[in-house]
Amino acid sequence: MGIEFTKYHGLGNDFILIDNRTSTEPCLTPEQAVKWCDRHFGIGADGVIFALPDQDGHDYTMRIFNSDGSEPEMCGNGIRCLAKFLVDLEAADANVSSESLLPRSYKIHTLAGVMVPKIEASGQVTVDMGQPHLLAAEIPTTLAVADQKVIAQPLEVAGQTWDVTCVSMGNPHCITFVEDVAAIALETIGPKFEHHAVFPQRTNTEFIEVVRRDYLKMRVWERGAGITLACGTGACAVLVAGVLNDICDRRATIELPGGPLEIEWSELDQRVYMTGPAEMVFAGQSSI
Ligand SMILES: N[C@@H](CCC[C@H](N)C(=O)O)C(=O)O
Repeated sequence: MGIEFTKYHGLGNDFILIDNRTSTEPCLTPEQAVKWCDRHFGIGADGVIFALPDQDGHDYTMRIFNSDGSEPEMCGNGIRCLAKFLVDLEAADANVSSESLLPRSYKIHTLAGVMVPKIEASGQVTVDMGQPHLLAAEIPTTLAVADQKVIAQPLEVAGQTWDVTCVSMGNPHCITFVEDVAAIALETIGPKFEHHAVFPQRTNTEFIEVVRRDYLKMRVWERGAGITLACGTGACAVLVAGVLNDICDRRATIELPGGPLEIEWSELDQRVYMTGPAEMVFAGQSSI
């Protein structure tokens, strides 16, 4: 007998979900999470997500380990998967179908604050991702002085100068707009951004081609996970960066290798809203 898990994905950004509701500490160590995420010797995933009990009056707490064992503050695709996982767990507990509980929303405590995913009857999940953080100290980055924003700032990486905009959605993102996103050598350039000295907590990096003001193509190198098929916090950060650079609307489709996400940066409350799918793949037990 091992630990029970369920695998979900959001646009191919895949996670191992664990029902950790009876303990406030994750039941795996970061080292175990690395083994579980291994695509050859383990289950295979971009990260492991733990559904922990309520803290401070919210419904549940989310913790996540990246596939390298590091712990990010937030995960956009992951929180949509977690919402689906929670409704599936609650449906199983009540011996009813998950669909009968929809629409359902949760207040989830994360290391980046409280996030509110809502699963619609259609199965799509919209998440209130909160307000973006834009000051250099909040990213964090040393590319500007602490109380300044980093918008279209030149950065030398791999012998090239890139204009970068930095946005935190609770986790750090460095966004650069390019002519042709398919031409980017992500595998070699991505790690150089991630470990650049100007990002003391490393960074996620998004390469963006603006097709229209409401349609952007994105490829991502994730901190702690490398190339992934989608990144929810990344797509939110990209829309914010596009608005700050006046090259996209406040509502746009971000097309990722795994599919599209709809993102809106509301003028009313300055919060970012992300809508996309989350799918269950399989369940099992593991003792690795
Ligand atoms: N894939 C995620 C982001 C996961 C965390 C990221 N790798 C980090 O270290 O910040 C998403 O969908 O947001």
